[in-house]
Order: sequence, then structure tokens, then C-alpha cells
Amino acid sequence: MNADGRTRLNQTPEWTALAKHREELADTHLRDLFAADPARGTGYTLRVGDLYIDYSKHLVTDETLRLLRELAAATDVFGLRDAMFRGEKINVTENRAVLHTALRAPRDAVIDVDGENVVPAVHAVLDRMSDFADRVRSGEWTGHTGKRIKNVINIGIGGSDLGPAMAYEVLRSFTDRALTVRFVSNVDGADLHEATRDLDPAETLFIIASKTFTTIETITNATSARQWLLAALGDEAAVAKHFVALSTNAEKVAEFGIDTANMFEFWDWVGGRYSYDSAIGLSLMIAIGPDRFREMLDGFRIVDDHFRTAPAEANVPLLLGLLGIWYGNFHDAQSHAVLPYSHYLSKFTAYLQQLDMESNGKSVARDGRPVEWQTGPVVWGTPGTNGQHAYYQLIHQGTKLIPADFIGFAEPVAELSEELKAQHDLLMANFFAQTQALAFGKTAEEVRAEGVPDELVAHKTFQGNRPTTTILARELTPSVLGQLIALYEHKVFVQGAVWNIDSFDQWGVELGKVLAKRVEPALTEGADVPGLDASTKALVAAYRELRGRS
Ligand SMILES: O=P(O)(O)OC[C@H]1O[C@H](O)[C@H](O)[C@@H](O)[C@@H]1O
Repeated sequence: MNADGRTRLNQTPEWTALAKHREELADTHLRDLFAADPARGTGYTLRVGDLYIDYSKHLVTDETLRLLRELAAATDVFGLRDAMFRGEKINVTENRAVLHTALRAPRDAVIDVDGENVVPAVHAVLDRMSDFADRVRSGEWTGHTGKRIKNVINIGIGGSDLGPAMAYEVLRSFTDRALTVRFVSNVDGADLHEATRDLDPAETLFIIASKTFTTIETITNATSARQWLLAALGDEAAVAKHFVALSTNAEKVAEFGIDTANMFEFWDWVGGRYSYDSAIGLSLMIAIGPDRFREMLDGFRIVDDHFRTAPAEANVPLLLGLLGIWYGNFHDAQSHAVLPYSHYLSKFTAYLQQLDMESNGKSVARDGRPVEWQTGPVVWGTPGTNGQHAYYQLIHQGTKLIPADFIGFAEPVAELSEELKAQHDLLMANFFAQTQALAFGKTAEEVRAEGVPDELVAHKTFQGNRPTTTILARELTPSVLGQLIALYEHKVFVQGAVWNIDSFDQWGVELGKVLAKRVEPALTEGADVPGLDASTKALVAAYRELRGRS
């Protein structure tokens, strides 16, 4: 038993049963599974909202799915889910509620944290954001000199960057094209330089996004942005018209010099990587408008409701989470590829990397004891067609098992010309062809039958049996984006619940931050930093020499 009263995961009978079942299936090929069940292609599918989910090309049978659901039941995934939705402090190491779902709750919902209903505050901020976004979009909110705001720059990092940056890209065709919206995250001065070099400060609004408002990269970039603005406008008072803050920390916002009247608030029960549907989404809301932002929230809510109420057999986030566990814990898969067949989803996987890897990249259980089972996978991927001409070789014929999600849309984006829309069928032909090739491969007999010389047969054979999920929707809309993100949020939740880890803290990012602060004086002043190891010391010396400082 654990300190939290739970049997160690890998000692449960459900785990052992899955390990045994895995052995029994060792020689089963997807070709066999499809041959045995002609209805598999339609039977192994689910719908949630506008999403059609095909999981038939997975190395699973009804029995596998039953055993996986038993594991979920034994680990009380739904119990933890209900505790999350109720606002219980399931982020145990930070003693916090986990309530990103409250960010998209309807106005009349009641969700208490420490005896207070948080929903009215959520809607009050959304209303203020909407009002502000409308004023910027209409030109009513002007810069210090009276010029209209034409450029919006979000300065933030991690969860205060990836969400809005990704969603802006995804929903580009819904944005006000007259506005230039950019995202600066890297403390490398080149990032801010490139984002501002062709802009007029008098027309530029900076949105400083930071949950804590202590993140050194963001504060450094925000300070430089203020200097850039003041160098041009020369008046401290200009800051009030060109800087707004998105944060949970009013004190630090005021300390930085932004009037808290220009601050949009969120709360410690919203994790950074779960925050882009909070005030952190302000840049996105300015770009797409409040109505579309709310459509996106509605999309999130569709999947929240589904996750909360659908029975285990039809629960899509549960299914996707369990499939990941099947491969990561019982097939030794180390990574998970997310391969969108949409140019607009180019930053989607980067966003998921933080969502998944910061949440489930843990090696101690909730009781603080080391886990004896694999936890979160390496998540990676880029838009699929480009990947096909680069790394798909390894997915098709390499030695590693890489389960993958394929995400595609039936309709091209509305604003494309007819000629460009005509390319969509070719895009989607690739989409369908790839999962077929991955699942079914090409046997040596088939290769031989094509007249391939004997010495090349092995090279041209595709083993197949590579599992994929296909996620298909009619079109890419704000609602569909919300649905997709909520789907992955809850998938990550399911996996963390089974693994019995805290998916909502991120202590693993702290050490590097502390060391960076300690190392900096060694770079700038040549200070003798105590505790520097021999390798780092030599590297610092080389750096100083290269910069002509020694
Ligand atoms: O929003 P902030 O407080 O500036 O934090 C920005 C990011 O930095 C941290 O180091 C965490 O790893 C992330 O979870 C967070 O999203």
C-alpha cells in the first residue's frame, strides 16, 4: 500500500493482468484483428462534439480495452476527476485546486474553492477582457499619442506564451488581419528585436503575461520593451496606454510599473499550462474577437461535460489516456507523436509538449515514493506532410514503436482561394494513406509480387502494426480548437491519475532557474561562483575568453 492508501500500481492485479494479456497478444498483427472483425473500422470509433475518433488501428481487442478500463477503475480515475471538477485540492504538493474547467463554466455554474464560488470572478474577467479587446479592435483604445493600436505583442513564456501563440496560429483565418500580433518568449534579445524592429512604438500594445510575474525571462523582456517604448515616446505616462498585464500577482504587477487597473486577473488554481482560456488568452481574444473566444470556450466545455459524464466505454479522454498507458507501460514505447494535417496547427505539438511533459514528466508518486513504472512520454511531431518527407521513415521502418495521433479536417479553411482549396484532397489523401501504411504495412510476398529483386525485398518490406489514432473534424473552428485542447488536457489527467503522480506541479523546472541566477555573475563579472563543477567552470572560462572578457 501507498502512504495515500493505494496499492502500488505495478502490484495491482489489474496491472498484472494487462502484462499477461500483452504477452498473449505478442504475435497478433493489426492485419489479423481487422481480418477477424469486418466491423472494426466503424466499431472502434467514438464521437465527442465535432470530433470523430477512430481507434481501430490500435493493438487492442475488446479484452484489452476492458482490462485497461479495469485499471482505470482500480486507480479511481473518475474519483479524482470528480474531485478536480469539485475544486478539491488535488495538486497535493502545492495544496491547490485544479480548476481550469471553471474557466469555461457557464455563468450560472457554482464551483467553490475555500467556500467561495469562483465562477462570477471568471466571468467578470472575461467581460473586462471582452470590453478591452473590443476597444482595441475598434480603435477606441489608442496609444499615448492618440494613434490607433496596430500591433499587439504578448511577452510571456511557457504557459504564458505557448497557448495563445498556438491558438493564434490555429485560428489565423479568424483573426483581424489589420492587426499584427506577435509573441515574444525567449530571453535571447533577438526575439524582442525581431518582433519590434519594423513596428512603430506609438501603435504597439504590450501584453505582459506571467502568472507569477517573477519569471526572469518575461520581466527582462518587459523591461526592455518599456525602454524601447519610452525611447520613442519619452514620457513615463505612455506606459499606461501601451502596457497591460495578465497575472495572479497584483503586487508584482504594480511593482513593475503597470497600473493594476490595466491588469487582467487569474488565480492560483489555474496551472500555467492550462491557462490560455483564462486572461492569458487576451492577445488571442484581441486577434479573433470576444465572440470567437467564447465559441472556443464552448468547445472546451463540450469535452469537459463529456469527460465528466460519459461512461467509461464511451469516454474519449479516458480511452486516449489508457491507450497511451498500454504502449508506454506494456510495450516500452518511449514517445508519442502528434501529427496534424493542417498548416494552421504548426504550433499545436509544441503546446502539447508543455501540457503533457510538464504535467506527467514525474518520477515520484503522489506519496513521494519513487515510481516503479514509466510515466509521461516524450511528445513530439510537426505537421504531417512535412514529417513524411523527413522523419516518417523511422516511424515506418525503424526499431522503435511510436504511437501517433493523426489530426485532420474535412474542409479546407474558408478563406483559401478555390484553387488552393483544391489541394485539400491531396493533403487528406496523404493523411489517410499514412495511417493505412503504418497499420498494415507491406508484406515480403506483396513486395516480391511487384517483381522487386530478392536482395531488396527486406528493405522494401513494411512490417506495419504501427498504432495510430485518427481524429477527424469537419472544419477547424474556434470551438473545435477548444474541443481538441480539452481532449488532450483530460487525456493527460487520466494518465497522471493512473500513474498516481501530481500532474499539476512542475518542480523539475526550478533547479535550472536557481543555477542560472548563480552562474550569471560568473559570466558578467568573472565572479568565482562556489559550487560550479569542473566542466561548467571550464565552459564559463571559454565563454568569457570568446567574449574578450578574461
Ligand atoms: O506565467 P509565469 O509565472 O511567468 O510562468 C511561465 C512558465 O514558467 C515556469 O518556469 C513553469 O515551468 C511554467 O509552468 C510556466 O508556465
